[in-house]
Amino acid sequence: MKQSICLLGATGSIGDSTLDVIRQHPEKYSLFAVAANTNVDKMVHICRTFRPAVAVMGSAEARDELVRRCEGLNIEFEWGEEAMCAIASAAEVDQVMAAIMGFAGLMPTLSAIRAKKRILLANKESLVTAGKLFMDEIARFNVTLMPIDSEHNAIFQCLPQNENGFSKSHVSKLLLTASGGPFKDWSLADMREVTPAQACNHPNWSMGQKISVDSASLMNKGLELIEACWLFDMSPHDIDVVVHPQSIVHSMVSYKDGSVIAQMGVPDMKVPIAYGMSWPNRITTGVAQLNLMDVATLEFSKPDLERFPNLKLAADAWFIGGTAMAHLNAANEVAVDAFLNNRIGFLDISKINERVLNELPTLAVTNLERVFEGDRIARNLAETIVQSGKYL
Ligand SMILES: NC(=O)C1=CN([C@@H]2O[C@H](COP(=O)(O)OP(=O)(O)OC[C@H]3O[C@@H](n4cnc5c(N)ncnc54)[C@H](OP(=O)(O)O)[C@@H]3O)[C@@H](O)[C@H]2O)C=CC1
Ligand SMILES: CC(=O)[C@@H](O)[C@H](O)COP(=O)(O)O
Ligand SMILES: [Mn+2]
Repeated sequence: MKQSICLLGATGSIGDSTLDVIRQHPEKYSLFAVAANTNVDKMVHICRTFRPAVAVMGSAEARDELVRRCEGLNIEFEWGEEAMCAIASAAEVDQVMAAIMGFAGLMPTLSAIRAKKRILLANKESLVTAGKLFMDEIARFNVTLMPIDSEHNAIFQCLPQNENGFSKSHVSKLLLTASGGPFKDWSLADMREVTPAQACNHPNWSMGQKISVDSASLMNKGLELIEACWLFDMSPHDIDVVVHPQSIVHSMVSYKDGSVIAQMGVPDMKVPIAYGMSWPNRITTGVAQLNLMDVATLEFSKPDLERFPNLKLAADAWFIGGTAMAHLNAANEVAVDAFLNNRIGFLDISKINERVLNELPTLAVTNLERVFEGDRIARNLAETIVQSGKYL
């Protein structure tokens, strides 16, 4: 039977790759619903090409423009978070691709979990901020959670699998690879002057702006460290971050008998997306086969926490626990946005993150309200710091 997909974040980079996989397998997948925030141009194109039953935009204005430009199409047009939660939990849907950028993705993803959909999780920020509650809901509703983030998808592929997902039998460590980003070998003095365009120029992956900046500051790896802890029930002590500039080894699992299993491939998100959609089977993606003779060299080294303090901040946030991870994520979302708008320098991002993490008291994540409150106060503090111009 065909699997029906709800695609949250349809106009983004993960959205593009997901639509490509669906397009390649019309006999296996259909697109029931799509959601995006402001990009009406791209949504018009998606609606005309894929004819989903429902399309949701972030605002009434964007929805109204979409309606005008899709005249004659038999599509229901909605707007707002409630409508995104509704499509993510709709009876017609089997799988939900959670690919909204940032904390905004949390509620629609939780809605999909509570409706027992297969979750294709790209939106790492929702798991980082609400980790315990998120994983408790996954267990409570007995939901299949497929990691889409390339490293976590790789780890999932390298773990022993069973009908429920994975086991950790005989696992010693997870080896989480990091490209090092565009400034891997840059001095702090040079990094001080970088532009948003330089920071978004990832050496190996074509991605949205926010995650590209995160990769450049190693905050992406920090978020991924926390993501791996929640997904695989590990601690940062059980996970080594390994800088691997070629992004060919997407991550590895080290076993107690001395074996290390790696998942490799050309860096293209269609691979983990297709794997998540088709698991426990595999489907074709059109991605080129890896030719190791062409790659020739695979390098591995330790991350430099002095030049890239965000990675350590993320581990700190994990050990502080509770709302600390929501605070760090919120500070980072504000700081990255300020950097992209030329309001602060690149190195100020980690300084703002550090201040917010250290200055806010944390609470245990006993309910969702605490996560939202932690997100709100951290955003306010980060914005105040940006406006003050005093980052440390
Ligand atoms: N790109 C990649 O290769 C990878 C991405 N990820 C994760 O996947 C997620 C998406 O990344 P990516 O596709 O690169 O990001 P993009 O910036 O390319 O796309 C973001 C998508 O989210 C939508 N969006 C943004 N804000 C809101 C909001 N408030 N409400 C509803 N929709 C919103 C955007 O809509 P609009 O265009 O209308 O603004 C767009 O569709 C992130 O969490 C990222 O960390 C993880 C691994 C790899
Ligand atoms: C494609 C993907 O999963 C990104 O999260 C990628 O990992 C970014 O690369 P680095 O953060 O390692 O630079
Ligand atoms: Mn990743």
